[in-house]
Amino acid sequence: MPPTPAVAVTDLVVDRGKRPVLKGVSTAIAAGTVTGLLGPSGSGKTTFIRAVVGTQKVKGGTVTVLGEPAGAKPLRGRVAYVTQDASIYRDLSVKANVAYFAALYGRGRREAMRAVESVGMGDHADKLAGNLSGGQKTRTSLACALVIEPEVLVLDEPTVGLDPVIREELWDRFRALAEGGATLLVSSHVMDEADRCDRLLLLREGRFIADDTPADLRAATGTANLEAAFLHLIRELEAN
Ligand SMILES: Nc1ncnc2c1ncn2[C@@H]1O[C@H](COP(=O)(O)OP(=O)(O)OP(=O)(O)O)[C@@H](O)[C@H]1O
Repeated sequence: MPPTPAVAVTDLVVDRGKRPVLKGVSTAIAAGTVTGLLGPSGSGKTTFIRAVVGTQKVKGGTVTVLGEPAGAKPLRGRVAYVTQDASIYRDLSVKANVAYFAALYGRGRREAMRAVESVGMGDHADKLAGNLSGGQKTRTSLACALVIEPEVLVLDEPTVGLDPVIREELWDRFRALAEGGATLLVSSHVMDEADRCDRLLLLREGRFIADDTPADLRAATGTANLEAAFLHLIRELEAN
């Protein structure tokens, strides 16, 4: 029997503002992997992510996370969500922000400092969050999620606006977390990040047009890179 997926989505239908956004999507995300959620702006990536973390009203289908319905109480402290906009307190220092989240989940200051250092913010730990650059805010937000050592970590466009060196460091960190057994779902519209993922979900007009490994996607479309693979799939769909 195949192992139970960390996230199982079946026939998920979501309307937003009376418009269909997800039109019956299904996938199974294996534990200990990094899955990339890709698609153009407005294709429904955030909506899908919200359904996985249990903050989205759904019209149909099921979303199961670690064997529980998405958003269920037992998932508190086991699933972390980093939203597109950094969710931190501007009037607290970096360290105090992370210590606050740590305390909510029964973790101490030492764990908080470890999380701050793990995102490369050790040198800025005493700075007020309101005075940080965009990338530093994103990393602080990530530290707040990491401090709870989540089994499932969901990140909505975490590398937008970050310089290439920090992006590289973050992806190395995501990989290390997956190797430690965590399951990551990362949305992006940057194709050059797609190759970093074990598996890719390509979302277009409310449906997955691919759910495959980067290598299999390239092979199936006969293309050298993922941007070309994505375009190939779209053209194929439009031709039919
Ligand atoms: N609160 C809302 N009310 C009504 N419609 C909404 C709401 N939020 C989002 N939508 C619509 O739902 C669709 C999907 O939005 P979503 O934010 O999931 O896309 P996305 O792929 O994450 O986009 P981006 O990459 O730009 O963040 C869009 O057409 C958007 O306009």
